[in-house]
Amino acid sequence: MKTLGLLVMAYGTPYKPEDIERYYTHIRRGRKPSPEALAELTERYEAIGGVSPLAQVTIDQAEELHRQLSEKYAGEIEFKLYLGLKHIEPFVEDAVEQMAKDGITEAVTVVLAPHYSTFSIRSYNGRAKEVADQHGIRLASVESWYKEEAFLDWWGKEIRKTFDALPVPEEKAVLVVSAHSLPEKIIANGDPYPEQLKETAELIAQRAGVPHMITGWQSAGQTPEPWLGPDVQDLTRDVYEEKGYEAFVYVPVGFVADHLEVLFDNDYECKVVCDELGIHYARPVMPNADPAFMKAVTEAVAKQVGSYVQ
Ligand SMILES: CC1=C(CCC(=O)O)c2cc3nc(cc4[nH]c(cc5[nH]c(cc1n2)c(C)c5CCC(=O)O)c(CCC(=O)O)c4C)C(CCC(=O)O)=C3C
Ligand SMILES: [Fe+2]
Repeated sequence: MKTLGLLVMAYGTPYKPEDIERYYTHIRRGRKPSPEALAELTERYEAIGGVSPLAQVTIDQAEELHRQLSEKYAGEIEFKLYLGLKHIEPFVEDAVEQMAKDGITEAVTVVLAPHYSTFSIRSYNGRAKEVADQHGIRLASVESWYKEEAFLDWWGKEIRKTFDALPVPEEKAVLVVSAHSLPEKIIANGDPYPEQLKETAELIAQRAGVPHMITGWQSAGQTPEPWLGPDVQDLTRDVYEEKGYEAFVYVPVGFVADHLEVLFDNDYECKVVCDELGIHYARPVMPNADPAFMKAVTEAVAKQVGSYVQ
């Protein structure tokens, strides 16, 4: 039986409040945050319960993916699972080093984020490849998986459920599809990220059969350079003023788990705006390790497995 490494990469989150400073320093490429910035981030984690559920969700997702792949290739391929995180241990590099120690020579890799950007997927894949090259490990990497049937189906169904439960007729509601903002300069470099968000939004709105849909960006960093906009909070005010929708349904489709950006930036910050405007806030559940959602990742990885078995 063939053995393949399965490298699952994700953002990572502080495991306990004391980890926040070194985690934030890593995100800032080694520059310590100011005491004010650290306090502000700590407060946001406190508002969602002290730490994020993301650490456990990431493990659950990786294990579910491993289970599905093992089942799909039973008797043919043995997958060895490695978890590599972007901003906290086990780092991406640690995971690839471990593969080398374990004698892995071929692996498939995937990032638990559906859209491709030079800032996100390329940076994960680049870090993995650098270490893999040093050890002569061959990697076959998924670059995006937002077009997988299971991904579109999962969101289509959850959005439909949310619309069916609204307290207002759906003609008076709008779907707000968003992803993490990135510095605007990515556009000049031809990054496909904004186009992929738009495409995702159109496909899932169509599957859910909702009458009104808009796209926006969320969770932009606090740096002087311009970030992709409009921000979902400003967008909510502007669209409410213009169209008078009575319910806003937020779908942070660039994320896959319950974590800070969703539990705080959507469930708190966007809700504050909705409350102020006297309109209804709603959000479908996040996928986390739901097998029906993880099937999308399995199918995307299977295409890379194909490059080894044919
Ligand atoms: C594209 C993208 C994704 C999605 C793709 C992917 O998943 O890779 C993502 C996900 C996440 N981002 C996360 C957390 C944070 N990201 C930050 C800051 C930043 N993110 C950026 C980009 C992204 N981030 C960027 C360009 C910055 C500015 C850096 C700088 O300063 O140059 C900061 C610093 C403070 C702040 O800006 O809020 C934090 C705390 C968490 C974990 C949440 C939890 O712990 O529950 C998750 C899943
Ligand atoms: Fe981030």
